[in-house]
Amino acid sequence: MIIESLLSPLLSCRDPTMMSSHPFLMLIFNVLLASFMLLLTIKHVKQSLRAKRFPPGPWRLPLVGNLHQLMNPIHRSLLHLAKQHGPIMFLQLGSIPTIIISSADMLKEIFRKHDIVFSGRPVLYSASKFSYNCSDIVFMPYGEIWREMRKIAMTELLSAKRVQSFQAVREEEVCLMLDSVARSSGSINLSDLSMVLSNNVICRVALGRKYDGRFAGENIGLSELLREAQELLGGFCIADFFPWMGWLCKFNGLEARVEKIFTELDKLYDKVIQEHLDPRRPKTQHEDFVDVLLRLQKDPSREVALSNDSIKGALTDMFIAGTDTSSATLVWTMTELIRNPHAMRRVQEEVRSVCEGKKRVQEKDLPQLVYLKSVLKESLRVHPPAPLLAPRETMEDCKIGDYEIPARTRVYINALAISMDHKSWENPSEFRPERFLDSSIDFSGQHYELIPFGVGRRGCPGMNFGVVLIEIALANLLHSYEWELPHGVSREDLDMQEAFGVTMHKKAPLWLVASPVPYCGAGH
Ligand code: HEM
Repeated sequence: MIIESLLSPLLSCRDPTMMSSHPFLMLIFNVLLASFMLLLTIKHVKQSLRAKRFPPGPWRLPLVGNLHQLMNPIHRSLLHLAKQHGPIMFLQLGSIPTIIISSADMLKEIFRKHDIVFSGRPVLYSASKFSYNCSDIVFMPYGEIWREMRKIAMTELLSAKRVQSFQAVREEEVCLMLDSVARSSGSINLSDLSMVLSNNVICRVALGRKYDGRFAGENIGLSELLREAQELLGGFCIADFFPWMGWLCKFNGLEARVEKIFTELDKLYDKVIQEHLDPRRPKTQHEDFVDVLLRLQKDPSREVALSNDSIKGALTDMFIAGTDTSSATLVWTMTELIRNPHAMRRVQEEVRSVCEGKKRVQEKDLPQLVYLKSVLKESLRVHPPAPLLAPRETMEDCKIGDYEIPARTRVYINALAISMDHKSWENPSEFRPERFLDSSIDFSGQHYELIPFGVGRRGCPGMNFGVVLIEIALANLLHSYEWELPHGVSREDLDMQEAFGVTMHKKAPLWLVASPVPYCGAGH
């Protein structure tokens, strides 16, 4: 499949007659390309041999290296390979030397000693465009400016106080979601519903209001733009594995697609910024992210000036990193509860007894929902929404045990493989929230066996934001409704396939039937 993608730019030449009517041209082109590839392969094999001791890994082919062994979903094929080659494995992905980390012990060894060395990010084709040339937080190289951006994220945008200040937005949007459930007759597409919820919440929190329909007479709405951007970020791009072949992106249509989506998003951000700078804009109760970023931009006491590109890049981060991950988690959690009636019964009993007599669960009730929190941890363990986290790159040479890892090696941390490790988890593929009831393990990044939000200094700064949104949505869905599979679908029939992309969604949408639980109280 990946080989097909590599060749697709050549195969999909817009004018098929052009090459075939010039066989001589075609021959020269092929000979040149083959010689170039051979030279590169020889150079890379020599480099590999020169390296003293790389971690073990599967045998590689010339040119493509191990790319042909990556089947979709990639985290599953890496898990399979790690079973044969161990918790630290070397793969040559095209011309990119790559290591894969697949166990909690190995992760601990690396991050206890070399956190900074492993805190770089590679420059990837679509990501660098959407991040305004890596001026954002997710893709910015490690260094002083990233530290400043990260500080802004931690203390200004996603701090506990700021997350708390958006409580009303979350509760309103959850109510709107429950209203849509109430209005629907028959089966409900929970995948769509949860995507709308997380998009709306992030939109209001980041931009100050919803931009759900078309804007400024354009042909494409924000959610469509984000969906396209996610697809481009998660898709295979030849330039990410053969940087010298980046020019092919011009011919296979990728460059044009990225450019189109980027330009539309950029226009939207310009419009939002203009709206925020307009002195006639009505005062709001709480600052949204754009308010905060514009205020910080004007602050002369800041050591590193905040560029417009960094503001726009940070906004894209919030959408790309925050919406899909939260909505995928809500869908996987409901899917697992439907498959596990014992867990469903127990969590509903808990929510309904803690919130007895209330119409809705409120955020102040969440600390008492101990089993629901275990359900969420278990769901994030079995279905980490970013199973390979976000790619890293080593910033200098380092030694891991006897192995030598050169600078600029790409690093994938397989959170799914770590969750499925028998050394850390009993019956790891079983969905059993009870395993967390008497355990101090959580997902804050301190416990290497559970890392859905990543690890080390580049771990997710939006964890609290994401968790509270998922918990309040889940608690209310479970409090107000009984959930069943549509008529004729059995638990065993549920499609558990994972979609391929930057976030691990459930491939087939989750359709469920909801019956309201009679409300017999006077509270709200
Ligand atoms: C269930 C929800 C979420 C999950 C599972 C999740 C997961 C992740 C993961 C795995 C990473 C990469 C960490 C690493 O490299 O070690 C990450 C990074 C990041 N996330 Fe999240 N995330 C979630 C929600 C959010 C939200 C709601 C926001 C913001 C509104 C957010 C903002 C970010 C940012 C800015 C980074 C980049 C950090 C850096 O490179 O310094 N995330 N997230």
